[in-house]
Amino acid sequence: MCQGLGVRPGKLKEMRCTESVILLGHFYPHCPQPDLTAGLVPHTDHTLVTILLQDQTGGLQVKRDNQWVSVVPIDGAITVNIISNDKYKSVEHRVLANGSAEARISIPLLFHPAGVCNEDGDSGYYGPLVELLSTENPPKYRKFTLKEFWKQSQGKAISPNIVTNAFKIVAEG
Ligand SMILES: O=C(O)CCC(=O)C(=O)O
Ligand SMILES: [Fe+2]
Repeated sequence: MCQGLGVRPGKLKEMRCTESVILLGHFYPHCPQPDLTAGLVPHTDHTLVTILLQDQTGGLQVKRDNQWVSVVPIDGAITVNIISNDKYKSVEHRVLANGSAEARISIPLLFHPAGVCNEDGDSGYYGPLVELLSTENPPKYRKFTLKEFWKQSQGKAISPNIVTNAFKIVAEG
């Protein structure tokens, strides 16, 4: 990931960006009327990186050019979804209700920054990596602490860009 962003190897690890991990297990039972049923509604993950292990049933879709595109499961492959100051887009995705006879199982691993580390019980500031910024490429997000970050996600319905929008820098005028 560091290499892809063009930052020093180990940078994200030093920032403790992936120390906290949540493992989810999703179970999508057979649905007799998938066309009339919501599966997992459209959203973007507000993790730094999500690694998804899914079985062969299918149902995951990502939004590309305003169209839903199915992510065809490949045996042994993991699907990776990341956010990073818009250099890598956090893709909007959803899961269709499962019309196949077998249940579908997926296991996302959601990696977050960890550190509660200062005297106020909060982290230092996170925000666009300075290495990625220039006059042509100004920050798209303001800096925030982890406390602010988690506050944004609390009690909100699952939907696209809910957390990232809270920190977006909106151009004046
Ligand atoms: O079940 C899936 O394939 C995706 C799950 C997902 O998008 C999530 O847990 O955020
Ligand atoms: Fe997701």
